Amino acid sequence: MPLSGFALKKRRPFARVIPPWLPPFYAATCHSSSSSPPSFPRLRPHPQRPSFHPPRTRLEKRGANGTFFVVGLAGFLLQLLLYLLRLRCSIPSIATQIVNGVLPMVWSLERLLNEMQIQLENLIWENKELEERLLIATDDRKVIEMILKEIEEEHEKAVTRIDLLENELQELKEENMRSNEVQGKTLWNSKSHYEKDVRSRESILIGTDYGSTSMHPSYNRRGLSLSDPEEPREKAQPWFGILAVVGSVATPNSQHPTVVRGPESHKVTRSPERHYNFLRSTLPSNRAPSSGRESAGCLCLTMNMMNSRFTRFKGLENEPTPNLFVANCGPAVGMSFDNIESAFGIFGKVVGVHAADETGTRVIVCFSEVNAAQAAFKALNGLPCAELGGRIMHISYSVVRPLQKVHKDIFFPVYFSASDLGIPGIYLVHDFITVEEEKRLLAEVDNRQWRSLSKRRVQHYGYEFLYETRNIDSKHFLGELPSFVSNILQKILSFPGLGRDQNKEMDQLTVNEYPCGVGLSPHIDTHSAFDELIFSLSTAGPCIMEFRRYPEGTWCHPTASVNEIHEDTPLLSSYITRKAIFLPPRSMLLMSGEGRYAWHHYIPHRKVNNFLQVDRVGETAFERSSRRVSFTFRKVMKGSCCCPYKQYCDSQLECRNQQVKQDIVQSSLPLKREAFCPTDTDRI
Ligand SMILES: O=C(O)CCC(=O)C(=O)O
Ligand SMILES: [Fe+2]
Repeated sequence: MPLSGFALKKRRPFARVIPPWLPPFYAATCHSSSSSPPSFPRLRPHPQRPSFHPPRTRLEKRGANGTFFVVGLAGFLLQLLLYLLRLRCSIPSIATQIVNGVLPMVWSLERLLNEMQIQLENLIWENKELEERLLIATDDRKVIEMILKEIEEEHEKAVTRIDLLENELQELKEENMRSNEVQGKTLWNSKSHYEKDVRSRESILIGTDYGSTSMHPSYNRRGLSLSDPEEPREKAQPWFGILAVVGSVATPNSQHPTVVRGPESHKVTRSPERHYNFLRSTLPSNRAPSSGRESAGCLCLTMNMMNSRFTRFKGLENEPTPNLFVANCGPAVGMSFDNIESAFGIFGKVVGVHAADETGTRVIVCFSEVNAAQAAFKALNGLPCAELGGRIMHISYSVVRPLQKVHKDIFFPVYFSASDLGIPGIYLVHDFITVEEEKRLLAEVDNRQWRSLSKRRVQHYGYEFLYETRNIDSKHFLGELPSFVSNILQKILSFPGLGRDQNKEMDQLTVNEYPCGVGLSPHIDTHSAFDELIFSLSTAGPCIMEFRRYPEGTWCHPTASVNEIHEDTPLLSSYITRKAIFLPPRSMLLMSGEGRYAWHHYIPHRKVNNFLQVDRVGETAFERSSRRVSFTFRKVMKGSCCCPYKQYCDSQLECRNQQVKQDIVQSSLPLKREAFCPTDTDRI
């Protein structure tokens, strides 16, 4: 029974029995102090009983003093006796009172006490139970916390591993590209002419290995070109080169690729007319080699082994195709492409003759019709060919190779100045800081905690850069940029070439430390992460930064990680414009506008060569630095990007994808990838 529900019975006050011998004041006090009338009447002498004090004489008084005393005493004793008798008579009534009033109260009190005891015990149990549960919950919490911590650690590890694997993948891709380039370089038949020409124009050969150990950039007033001085000059055959030369003017009837000087002493390589025509018929018209495309700078030479697109059937299958793989035939065995074309032209229209490989003894003959190829196959395979001096050729049908993820461009310029580089929005200021300032900066960052990535170390200020998303955590502000970069921020405010309305207040800094030979994967800094201006200060060592621009409509972002470069098909790769700039220590690079939004930037990895400790640029030898430390200043974007380069813009891609999805939902049509992203075939 709840305590509150327990009604206490009103207790009758104990009746007080006041003995008559007590002094009157006491009796009065007893009565007056009692608020309620006594339950038992006060014991008094009976009114009918005679008095104990009869009248006495003087004699009696005098002579009977002793008697009086005895009588008095007897009286007193008598009264006492009477009182006791009365008292005895009233004991049962007191007992009755106790039985009637006090005992029930005592019992109910006892009951109440019992109940309270039970409740208290219950409460104690409940409390104990709760305490136990609390203990269990606390333990559980600890375990969960530990599991969470472990999961977090696992997650961190996984993220780092992904980072590492991505880097490794990128490196493998680059390694693959490099080996393809090295393979491709041996096919560069005009090399000796090229180098002679370069030297005769007082070009400078520098010893920086770039991309591969044998790739050397050369510099001729306008910029650096990558070439391979180690390649044996006599090895290459003049009949072999098939070059897509941007900026060249093809000369009809020229049998061999030659190097001539173009306007402003630029290197121009000519290819035979037939190859030029072939390329023109193969490439989209807007990408066919044209003249004077880069008249005001170092020419961008693109080597394109079109023949490598063909291969012969392997295995038993040999379905007729319009293309024939012809062995024991070619310039190395005394047959010009013209002769070959005429000999095969008997069977139908020949649209191209190409070297099948670098031997000079195998060619690909392309007919416009399969029938013609079949006729030639039947007439010439394993039989002497009268038109070719009775030579016996071995022929099989050729197929177009499946597109490989290779990269065959080996020549592109490396510039010293942004104006020569000619990419809109890219600026370079040499000696942006002094040697002392550089030392101070390096000392400051070396005093601070580095975070290790797979190949390089980084520090972040202002906001953390998240490599998984290639974005920053804009809600996690790390604090103002450190005071040791204050003077740089100040100088940025007056960086040349910037409009007044451009926000130059940088609030994010990434410090990258690249050990010798380590580079950076091609990327565009995420549009939605940072504002337009990106400044990168080089310290401690130089680097060559490459820029790549994909032709309009050839690049799309199939995933959310929009700014990572993807594998290029060989053909697409040959349409990419590639340029590079030399960034010396203490120089400040600004990427803005088109250069920031639409060009991928990239620091190629270089093989570390223990013997070569210097990079020479002409007369100047640059000691190879053990590291390069870059300070990249950016402004975190509030809102989304609305640049005009939608193709590369994650903000706008998302909107576009949303829109497409909405349209699809509305029209209940199945999702088509082509709806918003061209396929590989569309790109080419
Ligand atoms: O190291 C550099 O100069 C460039 C760094 C960079 O591009 C980046 O952090 O996004
Ligand atoms: Fe970047």
